[in-house]
Amino acid sequence: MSAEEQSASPDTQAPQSRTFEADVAKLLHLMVHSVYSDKDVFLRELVSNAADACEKLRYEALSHPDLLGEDQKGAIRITLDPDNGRLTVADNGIGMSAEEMIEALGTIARSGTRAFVERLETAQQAEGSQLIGQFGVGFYSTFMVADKVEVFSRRAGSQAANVWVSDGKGAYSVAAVNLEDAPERGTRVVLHLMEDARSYAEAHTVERLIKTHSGHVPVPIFLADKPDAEPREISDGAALWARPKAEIAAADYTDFYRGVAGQFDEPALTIHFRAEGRQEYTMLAFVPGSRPFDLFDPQRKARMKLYVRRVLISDEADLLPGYLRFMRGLVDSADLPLNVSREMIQESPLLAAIRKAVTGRVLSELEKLSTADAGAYAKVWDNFGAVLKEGLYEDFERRDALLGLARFKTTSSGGEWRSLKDYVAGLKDNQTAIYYLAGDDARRIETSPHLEGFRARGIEVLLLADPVDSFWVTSALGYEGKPFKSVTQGAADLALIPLLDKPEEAAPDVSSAVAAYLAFAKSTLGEDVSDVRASERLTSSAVCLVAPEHGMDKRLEQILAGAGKLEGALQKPVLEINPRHALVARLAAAREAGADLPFVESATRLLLDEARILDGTVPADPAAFAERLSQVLSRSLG
Ligand SMILES: Nc1ncnc2c1ncn2[C@@H]1O[C@H](COP(=O)(O)OP(=O)(O)OP(=O)(O)O)[C@@H](O)[C@H]1O
Repeated sequence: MSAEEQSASPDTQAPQSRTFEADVAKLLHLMVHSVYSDKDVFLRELVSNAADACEKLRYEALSHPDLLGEDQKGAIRITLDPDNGRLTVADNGIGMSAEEMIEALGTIARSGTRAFVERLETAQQAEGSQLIGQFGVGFYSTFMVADKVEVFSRRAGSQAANVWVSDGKGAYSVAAVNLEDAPERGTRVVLHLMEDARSYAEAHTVERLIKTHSGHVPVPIFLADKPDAEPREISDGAALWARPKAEIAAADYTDFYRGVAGQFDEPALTIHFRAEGRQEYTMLAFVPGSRPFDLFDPQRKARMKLYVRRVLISDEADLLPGYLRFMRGLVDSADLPLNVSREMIQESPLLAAIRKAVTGRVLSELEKLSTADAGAYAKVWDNFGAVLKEGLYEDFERRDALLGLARFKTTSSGGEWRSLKDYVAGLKDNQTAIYYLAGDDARRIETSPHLEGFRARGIEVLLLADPVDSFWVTSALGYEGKPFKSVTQGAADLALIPLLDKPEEAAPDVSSAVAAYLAFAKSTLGEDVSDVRASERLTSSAVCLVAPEHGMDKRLEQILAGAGKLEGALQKPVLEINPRHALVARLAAAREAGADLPFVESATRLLLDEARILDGTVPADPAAFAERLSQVLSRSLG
């Protein structure tokens, strides 16, 4: 589009053709040609947009009551024209100006669009239909059933109206229309249905869809079976959350959840309660049954709606902390003042009190689910555990509650989730800490040599593979009086816990030859290490690296260094050597004999590089490493 076209105002110009933003065009193509099998969703999306528009107007009318005029009550009117294959959804909501139509219906405003489109391209049918709505692609779904879509709109209070038209194939146009051709206020979306989608112009199909998918939107819906037929009310717009719980069936909650969350699955947990007393409000919120694809997008906002006495104040209200950003639903307050701005409501101490209470309630409902249905809770943790763990370092006040909710894979859990309560119940005699191993790859950390001595003693170790783990675990004080301790840091202190197969031998004996070799290794490796010592944690491997006792755990150091956030130089690691290992014994003997010290020195340097490789890093000097390796190999071949 040229700059000239961009700046022209459609309110005063002839129709202008514009091209969709590249991602929209790609998205439309994917949607129309392959991904979605469930075409019915378009109607839910149109109704939900119409209801949002009515609610936005109610909010604006708080400060500008004249916007409502004679037409006070929000309504959605669906008109069918079976003879011509048309379906029209009209609302008397806020409406859109020409610029707003270009912005809302020609681009995708949300972040992460490219990632989304890429996901769609590779998605299977079923997954594809789950993705819709999670990303605000709602309106574009009309092109699955229509080969032409017209949107007539007049913004509340405006003396101009416009029409947006597109066949969904790459371009759209926006033009001014006469006021008599547009709704008096709000938006009318006209779908020219494709030949194979003409059933959407039949009353029984549309009525069934509205009742099953949109029966709980808080705006009444009317249906006219033909253009000149009298409209009848098919949904009364009573807010589901305001009804007594006893009258609400599970299926009603599911429909509502699907509408509010844009998901297609069942909610994993439904939380519906009314608080009375100092604060009066209702919460209806859901833990989704699956993980939205943009959960870790830093720009992703919480999607909780805030109502005040049934007036929608904000659909991205700051009602729950970031670590509960997967929750979907709403809070409707009876006490917040309606006559102040959205921003001031967000700042209000009353809202802060609600925020605190609903956060506590969500955590306690999760706790209840974890005891009532461990299997269902495990799925919630699978989907959202990595996000909930952010709360362990962000929400000091609720850290204990969150530690109680946390689940971990461990060296003895066989791939299942374990709670800290279970962990502590299984502590070995003399075990004083909760041990963990942090890394970036679940499978690799499970095979880490650092775990050998713990496994040999039957000590359970938490396997922490999420990046967030390295942060909370170093700031958490512990659980039930037991501190968290990394198995890659400091001395292992395992001497007091016997080996399972050799109960009499806890700490390895270090012969004088090995002790002398350790001292030799330390002076050989010099500045590359902070110490060399006999390992209690190794039983079969020869060497490993650990972090010094009073520094940072190695995983945390790696993450910070990777993000350029490490202050100062990397810490020098401690090289731990397994005194029981045959190779170590032979090196110690060779050193004692004093026969070929340069060779023992090379082998010692190779051991350090081996430890680095086991740690997932590379030898400090790859060329020297290769040289030493070939030297040692050729010598071993004679
Ligand atoms: N009937 C309408 N009245 C006023 N504005 C509308 C209407 N329909 C769509 N819009 C505007 O178009 C935008 C895009 O709608 P679309 O359904 O694609 O996504 P969304 O509603 O923002 O997201 P989601 O589908 O996740 O709720 C809306 O945010 C709104 O600004």
